[in-house]
Amino acid sequence: MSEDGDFFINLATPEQQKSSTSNASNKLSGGRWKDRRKLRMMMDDGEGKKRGHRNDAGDSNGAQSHKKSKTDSNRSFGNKSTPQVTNAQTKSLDNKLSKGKSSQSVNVDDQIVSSLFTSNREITTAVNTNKHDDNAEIIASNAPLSADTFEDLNIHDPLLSHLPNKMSITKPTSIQKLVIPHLTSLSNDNDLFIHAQTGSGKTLAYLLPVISTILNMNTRVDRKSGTFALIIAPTRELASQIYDVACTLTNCCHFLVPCLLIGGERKKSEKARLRKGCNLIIGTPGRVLDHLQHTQVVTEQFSTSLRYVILDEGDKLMELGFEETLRQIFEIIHNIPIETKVFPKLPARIIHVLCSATLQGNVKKLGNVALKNYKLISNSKNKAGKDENSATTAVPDQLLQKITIVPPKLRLVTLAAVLSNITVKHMKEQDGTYRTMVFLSCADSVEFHFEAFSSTDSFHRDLVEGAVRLLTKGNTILPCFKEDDEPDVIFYKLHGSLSQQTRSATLKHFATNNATTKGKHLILFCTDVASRGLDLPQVGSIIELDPPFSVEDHLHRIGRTARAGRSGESILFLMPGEEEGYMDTIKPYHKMGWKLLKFDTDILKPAFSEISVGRNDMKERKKKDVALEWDTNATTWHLNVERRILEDSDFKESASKAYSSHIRAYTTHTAAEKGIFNVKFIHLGHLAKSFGLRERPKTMGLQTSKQQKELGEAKKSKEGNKNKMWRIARMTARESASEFNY
Ligand SMILES: Nc1ncnc2c1ncn2[C@@H]1O[C@H](COP(=O)(O)OP(=O)(O)OP(=O)(O)O)[C@@H](O)[C@H]1O
Repeated sequence: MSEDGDFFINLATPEQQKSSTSNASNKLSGGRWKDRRKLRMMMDDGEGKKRGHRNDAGDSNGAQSHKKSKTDSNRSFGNKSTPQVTNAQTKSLDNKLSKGKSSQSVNVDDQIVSSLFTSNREITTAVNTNKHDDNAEIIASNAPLSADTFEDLNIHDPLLSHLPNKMSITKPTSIQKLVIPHLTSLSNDNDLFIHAQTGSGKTLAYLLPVISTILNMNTRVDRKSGTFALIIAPTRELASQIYDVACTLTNCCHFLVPCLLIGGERKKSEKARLRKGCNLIIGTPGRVLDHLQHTQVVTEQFSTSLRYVILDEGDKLMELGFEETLRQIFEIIHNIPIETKVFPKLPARIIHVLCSATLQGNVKKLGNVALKNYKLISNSKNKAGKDENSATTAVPDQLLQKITIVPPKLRLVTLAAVLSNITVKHMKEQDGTYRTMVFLSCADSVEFHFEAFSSTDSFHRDLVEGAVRLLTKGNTILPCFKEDDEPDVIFYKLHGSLSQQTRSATLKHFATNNATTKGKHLILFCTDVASRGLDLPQVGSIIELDPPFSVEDHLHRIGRTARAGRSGESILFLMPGEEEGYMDTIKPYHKMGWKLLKFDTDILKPAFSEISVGRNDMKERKKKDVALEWDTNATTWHLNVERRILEDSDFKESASKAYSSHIRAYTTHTAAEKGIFNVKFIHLGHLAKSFGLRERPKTMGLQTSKQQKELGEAKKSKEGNKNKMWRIARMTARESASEFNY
């Protein structure tokens, strides 16, 4: 039977069918001439209708769709009699799949479609060993301290009045209370290692005393007076954000001028700004070093005034391999003779400051490279009030952590359910804008998920160069959306392969409260490029769909919510089996425990109950009055994504690339975590399903000729397992380096 035209079903012999489906214009032979002529007319007629319908549907891949149609039995092409056959067929498929906790899989036109709810690996975690206590009294651990003031910390006007009036900041946080006196006092000439929880206000902890010390000199300064502080951050986004805070602070003292030096911007205009003079330079390591080596005016401006060198997000600087760049920067700076007589009220030497929310990894090594005779200032205290073991950086107490263990096949639909539940809960509760960040392992996966959730049915409007999409009436991709409702959701994507302009515009749109974003649920799909230091307002939920690559990444990702005393929640997806062991790894950091959610009853059921999810392959969706079982709805939802992938070759390519890249990224989990995150433990076919693919792509989609060459060489030399692992790790490291694109 061919689905391409039902007319064949009764008229053509098997041989004729074969030839007709492979090439409709083939010459027909055999049988009576009348039958042949009838068959020819039917074929012509059927082809015409198909073409017409595809054009109606706006399918630009007509030729390809025709080929693909042989494998996709679930589609209809608008032919009058076709829907009856295909509907019945897919209905039985849907029924088999959704009823089928008993059915393993179904075979339709030689294609195995595996059921979502069967053959999944058993979840072994039965008891939550780190339970969150709903009744415990929680005091926000990174909130401003109500009993303290900035006056007590030696901060003077005009900053003192500027903070509450223009920045709504009235009380210092605990890390600010500890750091500010140290940096404003000229008698303390130790370097500083600032270690504090995410969202505890580290940026102001160093910017406020630096600007305050310059103002306290009571000497006339302007942009020509020289550069007083150099601040280096690992990502362009973070550098831009620090620059914004510096600009806001210096609004009360316009004569002080901050300057931003980041890759991706025109070097010429940066040079021009440097020549005019800057009092605070904020930049990424590569670009700062570039200017130090090639823009002479920078070193000239440093000699009289430079007293503070600050490295923000020290662990990320090391992780991204900036150690050598930083060494070179320090070498140049330390070779500039400092002229102390011009500003005698500044410290007599350069004070180095290193900030980090985490102390793991080789951030301490950076401390030894960058700091001299340093003092560690940390606001991490245990319950007895003593400094904690330096290895533990607690999650903010008010952050509600949730964990769900989801079989690989069900990851996509469970993500849809989580997003839907958040949309329903928060959009009904409050008028304000609500923000959710979904962390994924790689740029391709971000592209796929953004496409899967934002462009269904074409009911969307692009707001920023295809990276920001406002969903419009008729979009039903999340279970909570009805065709007649305005979805009130905007989707965003952010990863290192986007141009700097798009990245900046996307983040700006996501962070801004205005008429377009007001009252909406803003959902950002992103890689770890957005995990460090970004301070985005009102991020209420973090979703870690893909596990973090280190504990530090986990802490930084979830640290985008629950900032400066505000509430927030986070949900981590793990897969059944070895991944469940990850809970032991992160347990020391989650002192307030977590909630363990059952993916089916706690997430899918509330999202998919009392509704009827329509199939996307009907010309006109039938509205069913009767609500269907939640698992039937979840299955139909997933089949809709699968059908879209079968019909849209671009989307299929995106899904295949995302799957391959995700596996490659997964192989780069550290050796220490190989017992938990090991690609050997994953059922790859099941994982492919979570990218809407009915089977795993045959090749792992090697992307560049360089990679292909590497593979060829590896094959020639009969590569062993260890070498293979290193090769994949090298490939991914290269990709991850370009991911950040410094
Ligand atoms: N004293 C304060 N009172 C109220 N809000 C504050 C105060 N200090 C800082 N904030 C706000 O807290 C938020 C987090 O600050 P910041 O980005 O400096 O945190 P951080 O410690 O650097 O976090 P991360 O480690 O994630 O980079 C910002 O929105 C900032 O405006």
